[in-house]
Amino acid sequence: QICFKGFWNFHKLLHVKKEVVNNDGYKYSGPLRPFPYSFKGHRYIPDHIKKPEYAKSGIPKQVSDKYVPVVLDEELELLKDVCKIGRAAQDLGHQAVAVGVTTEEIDRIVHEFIIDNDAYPSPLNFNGFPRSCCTSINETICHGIPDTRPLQDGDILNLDISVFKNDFHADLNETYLVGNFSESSRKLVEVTYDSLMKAIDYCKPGSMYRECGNIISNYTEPLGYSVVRSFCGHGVGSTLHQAPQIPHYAKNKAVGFMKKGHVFTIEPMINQGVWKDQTWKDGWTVTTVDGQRSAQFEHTMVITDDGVEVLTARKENSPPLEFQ
Ligand SMILES: COc1cccc(Cn2ccc3cc(C(=O)NO)cnc32)c1
Ligand SMILES: [Co+2]
Ligand SMILES: [Co+2]
Repeated sequence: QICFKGFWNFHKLLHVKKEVVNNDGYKYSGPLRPFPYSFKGHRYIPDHIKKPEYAKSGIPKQVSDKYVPVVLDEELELLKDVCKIGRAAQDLGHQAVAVGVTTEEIDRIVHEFIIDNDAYPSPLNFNGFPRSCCTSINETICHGIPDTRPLQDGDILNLDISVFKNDFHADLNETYLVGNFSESSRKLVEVTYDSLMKAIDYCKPGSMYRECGNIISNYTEPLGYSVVRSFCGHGVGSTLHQAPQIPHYAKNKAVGFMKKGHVFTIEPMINQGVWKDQTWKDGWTVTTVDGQRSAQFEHTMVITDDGVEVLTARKENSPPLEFQ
């Protein structure tokens, strides 16, 4: 999910300036702060559950960053099953969202549902990530760690869930509006959702991966928003991240064309303010640099004979999205 970092890192190096830091030695961009965890270590995974290669080591297997695997018809049924579990976990997590509920509680609910379905919560120990889902609040762009902070009136919360079963990963996320929320937050979430839908509408055999970024940017930027550049959509299969890389910004350098059997996510992160991001000292939590809010939606999808099938699509009984 991490995009090309080259030029911008170099650019940033040239403009290092003295930052005013807070008492923990970090310059938070907005009001959000880390909260404690109520337990050490990782949540329990029963022995019978088939784990991904990184479950113990934290190190994902290295796969080609160029070759895009093609899922076979018989594999597609297995992939659909794991995406169904992912969607159900997402909806269960959404039902738990309310003022006063902690993100750690949502992580527990999601974790237990996934293991009860004999699956593995992909984020757990993926590159060492400490929890079973990502909960990203307000100015957090992605990779927020569930903790003991109770959700507050007016928060926006992105819940990012990935599930591993039958040797396949599923990956999806949604942004929820908590309690009484502002029109500016509602509009951010709505525009982010619509940008993903417009990109998905473009997907079919022969479509160019690099066009997704133009579609997302050309829709969101005229509305006053910006597109995060450091994290991309990505291929999904026996690894959580594989080719192709799918940037969400315009004029990107993504290569390749969509073909039947390609499985990938598109997951635009859209900011109210500037596109740049910074990472907390926990090494995971990514926030906007100006403290303004960010929203995201993600689906896992497969290219079909003549279009695209959204494998993590919402169901009839999915809880309604608050912006609608
Ligand atoms: C190596 O560098 C990093 C940096 C941050 C995070 C992680 C590990 N990680 C944990 C959860 C997670 C989810 C996604 C994802 O695709 N969401 O849509 C990506 N990375 C994830 C690794
Ligand atoms: Co995800
Ligand atoms: Co993803």
